[in-house]
Amino acid sequence: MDYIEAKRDDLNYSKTYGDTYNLMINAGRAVAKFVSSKFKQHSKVLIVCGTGNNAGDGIMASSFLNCMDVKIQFIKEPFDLKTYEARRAFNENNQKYFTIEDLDKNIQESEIIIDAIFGIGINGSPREPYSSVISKINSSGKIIVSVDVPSGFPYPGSVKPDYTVTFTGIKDGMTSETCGEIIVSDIGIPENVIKYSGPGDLLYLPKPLPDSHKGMNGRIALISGFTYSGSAIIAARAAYNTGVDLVRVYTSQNNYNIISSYSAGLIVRTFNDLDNDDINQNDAILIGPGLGLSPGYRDILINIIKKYNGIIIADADALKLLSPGHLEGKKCAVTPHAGEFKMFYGVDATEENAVKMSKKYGIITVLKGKVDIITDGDNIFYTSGGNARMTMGGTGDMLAGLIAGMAAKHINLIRACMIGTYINKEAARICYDDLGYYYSIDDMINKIPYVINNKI
Ligand SMILES: NC(=O)C1=CN([C@@H]2O[C@H](COP(=O)(O)OP(=O)(O)OC[C@H]3O[C@@H](n4cnc5c(N)ncnc54)[C@H](O)[C@@H]3O)[C@@H](O)[C@H]2O)[C@@H](O)CC1
Ligand SMILES: [K+]
Repeated sequence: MDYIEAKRDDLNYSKTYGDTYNLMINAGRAVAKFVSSKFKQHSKVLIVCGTGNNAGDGIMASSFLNCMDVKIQFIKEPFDLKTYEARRAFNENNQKYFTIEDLDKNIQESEIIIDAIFGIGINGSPREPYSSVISKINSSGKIIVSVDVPSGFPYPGSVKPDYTVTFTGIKDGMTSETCGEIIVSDIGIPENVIKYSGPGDLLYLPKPLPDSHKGMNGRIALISGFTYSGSAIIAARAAYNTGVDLVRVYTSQNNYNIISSYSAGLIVRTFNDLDNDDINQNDAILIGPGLGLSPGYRDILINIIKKYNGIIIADADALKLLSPGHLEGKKCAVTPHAGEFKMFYGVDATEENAVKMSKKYGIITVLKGKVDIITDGDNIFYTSGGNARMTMGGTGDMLAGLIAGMAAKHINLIRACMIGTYINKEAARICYDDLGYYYSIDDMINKIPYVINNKI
Protein backbone atom coordinates (compact mmCIF):
# COMPACT_ATOMS: atom_id res chain seq x y z
CA MET A 1 0.00 0.00 0.00
CA ASP A 2 1.11 3.59 -0.49
CA TYR A 3 1.10 6.35 2.13
CA ILE A 4 -1.98 7.93 0.56
CA GLU A 5 -3.95 4.70 0.99
CA ALA A 6 -2.97 4.51 4.67
CA LYS A 7 -3.88 8.18 5.20
CA ARG A 8 -7.11 7.63 3.30
CA ASP A 9 -8.12 4.79 5.65
CA ASP A 10 -7.17 6.94 8.63
CA LEU A 11 -9.31 9.88 7.49
CA ASN A 12 -12.30 7.76 6.51
CA TYR A 13 -12.10 5.96 9.85
CA SER A 14 -12.13 9.33 11.65
CA LYS A 15 -15.12 10.47 9.59
CA THR A 16 -17.04 7.32 10.56
CA TYR A 17 -15.97 6.91 14.18
CA GLY A 18 -15.03 10.46 15.21
CA ASP A 19 -11.31 9.86 15.79
CA THR A 20 -8.67 7.12 15.45
CA TYR A 21 -8.05 6.58 19.14
CA ASN A 22 -9.15 2.94 19.07
CA LEU A 23 -6.77 2.28 16.19
CA MET A 24 -4.02 3.91 18.22
CA ILE A 25 -4.75 1.55 21.12
CA ASN A 26 -4.47 -1.40 18.72
CA ALA A 27 -1.29 0.01 17.19
CA GLY A 28 0.31 0.52 20.61
CA ARG A 29 -0.74 -2.97 21.68
CA ALA A 30 0.76 -4.49 18.54
CA VAL A 31 4.13 -2.81 19.12
CA ALA A 32 4.13 -3.84 22.78
CA LYS A 33 3.17 -7.40 21.91
CA PHE A 34 6.09 -7.70 19.53
CA VAL A 35 8.62 -6.15 21.95
CA SER A 36 7.50 -8.16 24.97
CA SER A 37 7.48 -11.44 23.07
CA LYS A 38 10.82 -10.83 21.38
CA PHE A 39 12.96 -9.47 24.23
CA LYS A 40 13.60 -10.52 27.81
CA GLN A 41 11.48 -9.15 30.64
CA HIS A 42 12.62 -5.94 32.35
CA SER A 43 14.62 -4.84 29.30
CA LYS A 44 15.34 -1.13 29.31
CA VAL A 45 13.12 0.37 26.62
CA LEU A 46 13.33 3.98 25.44
CA ILE A 47 10.38 5.20 23.39
CA VAL A 48 11.50 8.22 21.34
CA CYS A 49 8.50 10.36 20.36
CA GLY A 50 7.84 13.06 17.78
CA THR A 51 4.68 15.16 17.75
CA GLY A 52 2.13 13.25 15.65
CA ASN A 53 0.11 10.05 15.87
CA ASN A 54 3.23 7.96 15.43
CA ALA A 55 4.31 9.34 18.80
CA GLY A 56 0.82 8.53 20.10
CA ASP A 57 1.32 4.90 19.07
CA GLY A 58 4.64 4.85 20.93
CA ILE A 59 3.12 6.37 24.07
CA MET A 60 0.26 3.88 23.86
CA ALA A 61 2.76 0.99 23.55
CA SER A 62 4.21 2.00 26.92
CA SER A 63 0.89 1.26 28.62
CA PHE A 64 1.08 -2.35 27.39
CA LEU A 65 4.73 -2.85 28.33
CA ASN A 66 4.40 -3.40 32.07
CA CYS A 67 6.92 -6.22 31.92
CA MET A 68 9.63 -3.81 30.71
CA ASP A 69 11.51 -0.91 32.20
CA VAL A 70 10.10 1.86 29.98
CA LYS A 71 11.02 5.52 29.53
CA ILE A 72 9.23 7.97 27.26
CA GLN A 73 11.60 10.36 25.54
CA PHE A 74 10.22 13.47 23.87
CA ILE A 75 12.29 15.42 21.39
CA LYS A 76 10.11 18.44 22.04
CA GLU A 77 7.61 18.71 24.92
CA PRO A 78 4.32 16.87 25.57
CA PHE A 79 2.40 20.10 24.86
CA ASP A 80 3.87 20.03 21.35
CA LEU A 81 1.85 16.90 20.57
CA LYS A 82 -0.24 18.01 17.61
CA THR A 83 -3.10 15.55 17.38
CA TYR A 84 -6.06 14.90 19.65
CA GLU A 85 -5.29 11.17 19.75
CA ALA A 86 -1.62 11.59 20.70
CA ARG A 87 -2.47 14.10 23.46
CA ARG A 88 -5.14 11.77 24.78
CA ALA A 89 -2.73 8.82 24.75
CA PHE A 90 -0.29 10.90 26.76
CA ASN A 91 -2.88 12.22 29.22
CA GLU A 92 -4.55 8.88 29.83
CA ASN A 93 -1.36 6.92 30.21
CA ASN A 94 0.30 9.40 32.48
CA GLN A 95 3.84 8.14 32.04
CA LYS A 96 6.99 9.64 33.40
CA TYR A 97 8.72 11.35 30.50
CA PHE A 98 12.02 12.97 29.55
CA THR A 99 12.90 15.85 27.25
CA ILE A 100 15.81 16.49 24.90
CA GLU A 101 18.45 17.35 27.55
CA ASP A 102 18.22 13.75 28.86
CA LEU A 103 18.40 12.15 25.43
CA ASP A 104 22.08 11.13 25.36
CA LYS A 105 21.97 9.60 28.83
CA ASN A 106 18.71 7.78 28.12
CA ILE A 107 19.98 6.35 24.84
CA GLN A 108 23.10 5.15 26.57
CA GLU A 109 21.18 3.45 29.38
CA SER A 110 18.62 1.78 27.07
CA GLU A 111 18.75 -1.66 25.49
CA ILE A 112 15.89 -1.20 23.04
CA ILE A 113 14.86 2.00 21.30
CA ILE A 114 11.29 2.25 20.02
CA ASP A 115 11.32 4.75 17.20
CA ALA A 116 8.06 6.73 17.26
CA ILE A 117 9.29 10.01 15.79
CA PHE A 118 7.56 10.05 12.39
CA GLY A 119 5.18 7.73 10.62
CA ILE A 120 3.40 8.28 7.35
CA GLY A 121 2.87 11.98 8.17
CA ILE A 122 6.47 12.76 7.18
CA ASN A 123 6.94 15.50 4.66
CA GLY A 124 10.49 15.63 3.28
CA SER A 125 13.78 14.65 4.94
CA PRO A 126 13.73 15.09 8.73
CA ARG A 127 14.60 18.61 9.82
CA GLU A 128 16.47 19.63 12.98
CA PRO A 129 16.34 18.77 15.79
CA TYR A 130 14.96 15.45 14.55
CA SER A 131 17.77 14.73 12.07
CA SER A 132 20.41 14.92 14.83
CA VAL A 133 18.31 12.68 17.09
CA ILE A 134 17.97 10.15 14.27
CA SER A 135 21.77 10.15 13.76
CA LYS A 136 22.26 9.47 17.47
CA ILE A 137 19.75 6.62 17.42
CA ASN A 138 21.35 5.10 14.32
CA SER A 139 24.85 5.19 15.78
CA SER A 140 23.77 4.03 19.25
CA GLY A 141 24.30 0.32 18.62
CA LYS A 142 21.02 -0.41 20.46
CA ILE A 143 18.23 -2.59 19.15
CA ILE A 144 15.86 -0.31 17.21
CA VAL A 145 12.17 -1.10 16.68
CA SER A 146 10.38 1.36 14.38
CA VAL A 147 6.69 2.05 14.73
CA ASP A 148 4.81 1.75 11.42
CA VAL A 149 7.74 2.93 9.28
CA PRO A 150 11.33 3.92 10.06
CA SER A 151 11.14 7.61 10.98
CA GLY A 152 12.08 9.70 7.99
CA PHE A 153 11.35 6.93 5.49
CA PRO A 154 11.18 7.13 2.48
CA TYR A 155 13.46 10.19 2.52
CA PRO A 156 17.23 10.18 3.06
CA GLY A 157 18.31 10.46 6.69
CA SER A 158 15.80 8.00 8.12
CA VAL A 159 16.12 5.67 11.12
CA LYS A 160 17.78 2.34 10.30
CA PRO A 161 15.90 -0.15 12.46
CA ASP A 162 16.36 -3.82 13.23
CA TYR A 163 12.60 -4.34 13.21
CA THR A 164 9.59 -2.41 11.95
CA VAL A 165 6.10 -3.15 13.25
CA THR A 166 3.96 -1.79 10.44
CA PHE A 167 0.19 -1.39 10.45
CA THR A 168 -2.36 -2.85 8.02
CA GLY A 169 0.08 -3.52 5.17
CA ILE A 170 3.64 -3.04 3.97
CA LYS A 171 4.04 0.48 2.58
CA ASP A 172 5.54 0.93 -0.88
CA GLY A 173 9.33 0.76 -0.86
CA MET A 174 9.69 -0.95 2.53
CA THR A 175 12.33 -3.68 2.36
CA SER A 176 14.38 -5.60 4.89
CA GLU A 177 17.28 -3.36 3.94
CA THR A 178 15.48 -0.15 4.90
CA CYS A 179 13.25 -1.53 7.67
CA GLY A 180 14.96 -4.59 9.15
CA GLU A 181 12.60 -7.45 9.82
CA ILE A 182 9.06 -6.30 9.00
CA ILE A 183 6.13 -7.36 11.18
CA VAL A 184 2.73 -6.56 9.69
CA SER A 185 0.01 -5.97 12.21
CA ASP A 186 -3.71 -5.71 11.52
CA ILE A 187 -4.92 -2.87 13.72
CA GLY A 188 -8.58 -3.53 12.95
CA ILE A 189 -9.55 -1.04 10.27
CA PRO A 190 -13.08 -2.26 9.57
CA GLU A 191 -14.18 -3.50 6.18
CA ASN A 192 -16.73 -0.68 5.84
CA VAL A 193 -13.94 1.91 6.10
CA ILE A 194 -12.04 0.19 3.32
CA LYS A 195 -15.09 -0.35 1.11
CA TYR A 196 -16.94 2.97 1.49
CA SER A 197 -15.70 6.14 -0.10
CA GLY A 198 -15.16 9.18 2.08
CA PRO A 199 -13.14 12.36 2.49
CA GLY A 200 -9.91 10.33 2.55
CA ASP A 201 -10.41 9.48 -1.11
CA LEU A 202 -9.94 13.15 -1.92
CA LEU A 203 -6.29 12.74 -0.89
CA TYR A 204 -5.77 11.19 -4.32
CA LEU A 205 -6.60 14.49 -5.99
CA PRO A 206 -3.39 15.95 -7.41
CA LYS A 207 -2.79 19.52 -6.24
CA PRO A 208 -2.18 21.97 -9.10
CA LEU A 209 1.53 22.81 -9.30
CA PRO A 210 2.46 26.50 -8.98
CA ASP A 211 4.12 26.35 -12.41
CA SER A 212 1.43 24.27 -14.12
CA HIS A 213 0.38 25.41 -17.56
CA LYS A 214 -3.01 25.29 -19.24
CA GLY A 215 -4.21 21.74 -19.70
CA MET A 216 -2.07 20.10 -17.02
CA ASN A 217 -4.99 19.92 -14.59
CA GLY A 218 -7.24 18.14 -17.03
CA ARG A 219 -9.10 18.79 -20.27
CA ILE A 220 -12.49 17.31 -20.90
CA ALA A 221 -15.05 17.28 -23.67
CA LEU A 222 -18.76 16.72 -23.19
CA ILE A 223 -20.76 15.28 -26.03
CA SER A 224 -24.05 16.35 -24.61
CA GLY A 225 -27.09 18.61 -24.58
CA PHE A 226 -28.05 17.98 -28.23
CA THR A 227 -31.67 18.01 -27.03
CA TYR A 228 -31.66 19.19 -23.38
CA SER A 229 -29.27 22.05 -22.80
CA GLY A 230 -29.74 21.96 -19.00
CA SER A 231 -28.12 18.55 -18.56
CA ALA A 232 -25.05 19.65 -20.50
CA ILE A 233 -24.78 22.84 -18.47
CA ILE A 234 -25.04 20.99 -15.15
CA ALA A 235 -22.47 18.35 -16.13
CA ALA A 236 -20.10 20.97 -17.59
CA ARG A 237 -20.30 23.22 -14.52
CA ALA A 238 -19.74 20.27 -12.19
CA ALA A 239 -16.72 19.16 -14.22
CA TYR A 240 -15.39 22.72 -14.23
CA ASN A 241 -15.70 22.96 -10.45
CA THR A 242 -13.42 19.94 -10.02
CA GLY A 243 -10.62 22.28 -11.10
CA VAL A 244 -9.99 21.03 -14.64
CA ASP A 245 -8.42 23.54 -17.00
CA LEU A 246 -10.57 23.13 -20.08
CA VAL A 247 -14.19 22.10 -20.51
CA ARG A 248 -15.37 21.83 -24.09
CA VAL A 249 -19.04 21.17 -24.78
CA TYR A 250 -20.02 19.74 -28.15
CA THR A 251 -23.72 20.28 -28.68
CA SER A 252 -26.39 20.89 -31.31
CA GLN A 253 -26.71 24.12 -33.31
CA ASN A 254 -30.04 24.70 -31.50
CA ASN A 255 -28.47 24.69 -28.05
CA TYR A 256 -25.16 26.31 -28.95
CA ASN A 257 -26.23 29.84 -27.96
CA ILE A 258 -27.95 28.79 -24.73
CA ILE A 259 -24.94 26.85 -23.46
CA SER A 260 -22.45 29.49 -24.68
CA SER A 261 -24.22 32.25 -22.81
CA TYR A 262 -24.48 30.25 -19.60
CA SER A 263 -20.88 30.33 -18.49
CA ALA A 264 -18.02 32.29 -19.99
CA GLY A 265 -15.61 29.59 -18.80
CA LEU A 266 -16.96 26.92 -21.15
CA ILE A 267 -15.72 26.38 -24.68
CA VAL A 268 -18.79 25.53 -26.75
CA ARG A 269 -18.67 23.87 -30.16
CA THR A 270 -21.25 22.14 -32.32
CA PHE A 271 -21.16 18.43 -33.05
CA ASN A 272 -20.21 19.28 -36.66
CA ASP A 273 -16.90 20.56 -35.28
CA LEU A 274 -16.14 17.04 -34.14
CA ASP A 275 -15.11 16.27 -37.74
CA ASN A 276 -12.24 18.77 -37.57
CA ASP A 277 -11.32 19.02 -33.88
CA ASP A 278 -8.87 16.51 -32.46
CA ILE A 279 -10.95 14.75 -29.80
CA ASN A 280 -7.78 13.13 -28.49
CA GLN A 281 -6.69 16.50 -27.10
CA ASN A 282 -8.99 15.73 -24.18
CA ASP A 283 -7.94 13.66 -21.17
CA ALA A 284 -11.51 12.42 -20.71
CA ILE A 285 -14.82 12.70 -22.51
CA LEU A 286 -18.31 12.52 -21.11
CA ILE A 287 -20.98 11.26 -23.47
CA GLY A 288 -24.70 11.29 -22.94
CA PRO A 289 -26.25 13.92 -20.65
CA GLY A 290 -29.17 15.66 -22.38
CA LEU A 291 -28.37 14.03 -25.71
CA GLY A 292 -31.81 12.80 -26.82
CA LEU A 293 -32.43 9.56 -28.63
CA SER A 294 -32.17 10.31 -32.34
CA PRO A 295 -30.54 7.35 -34.15
CA GLY A 296 -28.20 9.85 -35.84
CA TYR A 297 -26.78 10.62 -32.43
CA ARG A 298 -25.83 6.98 -32.03
CA ASP A 299 -23.65 7.23 -35.13
CA ILE A 300 -21.98 10.36 -33.78
CA LEU A 301 -21.19 8.55 -30.52
CA ILE A 302 -19.90 5.43 -32.26
CA ASN A 303 -17.61 7.54 -34.45
CA ILE A 304 -16.17 9.38 -31.48
CA ILE A 305 -15.62 6.19 -29.49
CA LYS A 306 -13.73 4.70 -32.42
CA LYS A 307 -11.46 7.74 -32.74
CA TYR A 308 -10.90 8.41 -29.07
CA ASN A 309 -8.11 6.80 -27.02
CA GLY A 310 -8.67 8.45 -23.63
CA ILE A 311 -11.11 7.87 -20.79
CA ILE A 312 -14.82 7.73 -21.57
CA ILE A 313 -17.63 8.35 -19.08
CA ALA A 314 -20.99 7.28 -20.49
CA ASP A 315 -24.22 8.40 -18.86
CA ALA A 316 -27.92 8.92 -19.52
CA ASP A 317 -28.95 8.74 -23.20
CA ALA A 318 -25.59 7.30 -24.24
CA LEU A 319 -26.60 4.22 -22.25
CA LYS A 320 -29.82 3.99 -24.23
CA LEU A 321 -28.20 4.56 -27.62
CA LEU A 322 -25.22 2.27 -27.12
CA SER A 323 -24.72 -1.31 -26.08
CA PRO A 324 -21.85 -2.48 -23.85
CA GLY A 325 -20.04 -3.92 -26.87
CA HIS A 326 -19.49 -0.40 -28.23
CA LEU A 327 -17.41 0.42 -25.17
CA GLU A 328 -15.54 -2.86 -24.82
CA GLY A 329 -11.78 -2.41 -24.88
CA LYS A 330 -12.02 1.27 -23.91
CA LYS A 331 -11.02 2.86 -20.59
CA CYS A 332 -14.56 3.51 -19.60
CA ALA A 333 -17.01 4.04 -16.75
CA VAL A 334 -20.78 3.99 -17.10
CA THR A 335 -23.05 5.69 -14.57
CA PRO A 336 -26.56 4.22 -14.89
CA HIS A 337 -29.47 4.37 -12.48
CA ALA A 338 -31.42 1.12 -12.18
CA GLY A 339 -33.57 1.73 -15.30
CA GLU A 340 -30.61 2.70 -17.49
CA PHE A 341 -28.66 -0.28 -16.16
CA LYS A 342 -31.33 -2.69 -17.34
CA MET A 343 -31.62 -0.99 -20.71
CA PHE A 344 -27.83 -0.94 -21.25
CA TYR A 345 -26.81 -4.34 -19.92
CA GLY A 346 -30.14 -6.13 -20.53
CA VAL A 347 -30.23 -7.59 -17.02
CA ASP A 348 -31.67 -6.48 -13.69
CA ALA A 349 -29.85 -3.79 -11.75
CA THR A 350 -28.35 -5.85 -8.92
CA GLU A 351 -24.93 -5.70 -7.33
CA GLU A 352 -24.18 -9.19 -8.60
CA ASN A 353 -25.05 -8.24 -12.18
CA ALA A 354 -23.03 -5.03 -11.94
CA VAL A 355 -19.97 -7.09 -11.04
CA LYS A 356 -20.71 -9.67 -13.71
CA MET A 357 -21.26 -7.14 -16.50
CA SER A 358 -18.25 -5.02 -15.54
CA LYS A 359 -16.07 -8.11 -15.63
CA LYS A 360 -17.53 -9.30 -18.93
CA TYR A 361 -17.06 -6.00 -20.79
CA GLY A 362 -14.07 -4.55 -18.92
CA ILE A 363 -16.13 -1.47 -17.99
CA ILE A 364 -16.39 0.22 -14.61
CA THR A 365 -20.00 0.46 -13.50
CA VAL A 366 -21.38 3.04 -11.10
CA LEU A 367 -24.87 1.81 -10.26
CA LYS A 368 -26.53 4.87 -8.75
CA GLY A 369 -28.94 4.53 -5.87
CA LYS A 370 -29.41 5.36 -2.23
CA VAL A 371 -26.05 3.65 -1.88
CA ASP A 372 -23.99 3.91 -5.07
CA ILE A 373 -22.26 0.68 -6.08
CA ILE A 374 -18.94 1.04 -7.89
CA THR A 375 -17.27 -1.97 -9.44
CA ASP A 376 -14.71 -2.93 -12.02
CA GLY A 377 -15.70 -6.57 -11.88
CA ASP A 378 -12.96 -7.47 -9.41
CA ASN A 379 -13.48 -4.90 -6.66
CA ILE A 380 -16.63 -3.39 -5.20
CA PHE A 381 -16.87 -0.07 -3.38
CA TYR A 382 -19.84 1.87 -2.09
CA THR A 383 -20.83 5.46 -1.47
CA SER A 384 -23.57 6.24 1.00
CA GLY A 385 -24.92 9.55 2.26
CA GLY A 386 -26.98 12.23 0.57
CA ASN A 387 -30.67 12.68 1.26
CA ALA A 388 -34.12 12.42 -0.29
CA ARG A 389 -33.77 15.69 -2.21
CA MET A 390 -31.26 13.96 -4.50
CA THR A 391 -34.14 12.62 -6.56
CA MET A 392 -34.43 16.08 -8.19
CA GLY A 393 -33.41 16.41 -11.83
CA GLY A 394 -29.75 17.07 -12.49
CA THR A 395 -27.97 15.13 -9.73
CA GLY A 396 -27.04 12.39 -12.22
CA ASP A 397 -25.67 14.97 -14.69
CA MET A 398 -23.68 16.54 -11.88
CA LEU A 399 -22.26 13.16 -10.89
CA ALA A 400 -21.25 12.36 -14.47
CA GLY A 401 -19.50 15.76 -14.70
CA LEU A 402 -17.71 15.16 -11.39
CA ILE A 403 -16.44 11.74 -12.43
CA ALA A 404 -15.34 13.05 -15.82
CA GLY A 405 -13.47 15.89 -14.12
CA MET A 406 -11.68 13.51 -11.76
CA ALA A 407 -10.90 11.08 -14.58
CA ALA A 408 -9.36 13.94 -16.59
CA LYS A 409 -6.83 14.41 -13.78
CA HIS A 410 -5.67 10.84 -14.39
CA ILE A 411 -6.72 9.58 -11.01
CA ASN A 412 -7.23 5.82 -11.20
CA LEU A 413 -10.69 5.50 -12.78
CA ILE A 414 -12.34 3.47 -10.04
CA ARG A 415 -11.02 6.00 -7.50
CA ALA A 416 -12.33 8.85 -9.69
CA CYS A 417 -15.76 7.20 -9.46
CA MET A 418 -15.46 6.91 -5.67
CA ILE A 419 -14.47 10.57 -5.39
CA GLY A 420 -17.22 11.75 -7.74
CA THR A 421 -19.96 9.84 -5.92
CA TYR A 422 -18.62 11.04 -2.55
CA ILE A 423 -18.57 14.72 -3.59
CA ASN A 424 -22.06 14.43 -5.06
CA LYS A 425 -23.62 13.02 -1.89
CA GLU A 426 -21.56 15.21 0.43
CA ALA A 427 -22.57 18.37 -1.49
CA ALA A 428 -26.20 17.31 -1.00
CA ARG A 429 -25.60 16.79 2.71
CA ILE A 430 -24.08 20.24 3.13
CA CYS A 431 -26.92 21.83 1.15
CA TYR A 432 -29.46 20.10 3.37
CA ASP A 433 -27.66 21.29 6.51
CA ASP A 434 -27.56 24.88 5.16
CA LEU A 435 -30.89 25.16 3.42
CA GLY A 436 -33.08 22.26 4.47
CA TYR A 437 -34.97 20.36 1.82
CA TYR A 438 -35.41 23.35 -0.51
CA TYR A 439 -32.04 23.45 -2.24
CA SER A 440 -31.41 23.31 -5.95
CA ILE A 441 -28.92 21.65 -8.26
CA ASP A 442 -27.14 25.03 -8.57
CA ASP A 443 -26.67 25.04 -4.78
CA MET A 444 -25.13 21.57 -5.03
CA ILE A 445 -22.75 22.54 -7.85
CA ASN A 446 -21.63 25.57 -5.86
CA LYS A 447 -20.72 23.33 -2.92
CA ILE A 448 -18.27 21.20 -4.92
CA PRO A 449 -15.24 23.39 -4.05
CA TYR A 450 -16.27 23.37 -0.37
CA VAL A 451 -16.32 19.58 -0.25
CA ILE A 452 -12.96 19.38 -1.97
CA ASN A 453 -11.32 22.17 0.04
CA ASN A 454 -12.45 20.82 3.37
CA LYS A 455 -10.46 17.66 2.90
CA ILE A 456 -7.26 18.40 1.02
N1 LIG B 1 -3.20 4.56 9.24
C1 LIG B 1 -3.94 4.61 10.32
O1 LIG B 1 -5.11 4.45 10.17
C2 LIG B 1 -3.37 4.87 11.68
C3 LIG B 1 -2.15 5.53 11.85
N2 LIG B 1 -1.57 5.66 13.06
C4 LIG B 1 -0.27 6.30 13.21
O2 LIG B 1 -0.28 7.62 12.76
C5 LIG B 1 0.90 7.83 11.99
C6 LIG B 1 0.72 9.06 11.18
O3 LIG B 1 0.53 10.11 12.09
P1 LIG B 1 0.52 11.65 11.70
O4 LIG B 1 -0.17 11.82 10.41
O5 LIG B 1 0.01 12.37 12.89
O6 LIG B 1 2.01 12.02 11.41
P2 LIG B 1 3.39 11.54 12.04
O7 LIG B 1 3.23 11.02 13.43
O8 LIG B 1 4.04 10.68 11.05
O9 LIG B 1 4.23 12.89 12.18
C7 LIG B 1 3.94 14.03 11.55
C8 LIG B 1 4.51 15.17 12.37
O10 LIG B 1 5.84 15.41 12.03
C9 LIG B 1 6.04 16.73 11.53
N3 LIG B 1 6.89 16.62 10.33
C10 LIG B 1 6.52 16.12 9.14
N4 LIG B 1 7.57 16.10 8.29
C11 LIG B 1 8.62 16.59 8.99
C12 LIG B 1 9.99 16.81 8.64
N5 LIG B 1 10.48 16.54 7.43
N6 LIG B 1 10.82 17.28 9.61
C13 LIG B 1 10.34 17.59 10.83
N7 LIG B 1 9.05 17.43 11.19
C14 LIG B 1 8.20 16.92 10.28
C15 LIG B 1 4.66 17.26 11.24
O11 LIG B 1 4.60 18.62 11.56
C16 LIG B 1 3.75 16.42 12.12
O12 LIG B 1 3.55 17.04 13.35
C17 LIG B 1 1.08 6.52 11.29
O13 LIG B 1 2.34 6.34 10.75
C18 LIG B 1 0.80 5.56 12.42
O14 LIG B 1 1.93 5.38 13.22
C19 LIG B 1 -2.11 5.02 14.23
O15 LIG B 1 -2.31 5.95 15.25
C20 LIG B 1 -3.31 4.20 14.05
C21 LIG B 1 -4.13 4.45 12.84
K1 LIG C 1 8.43 5.57 13.23
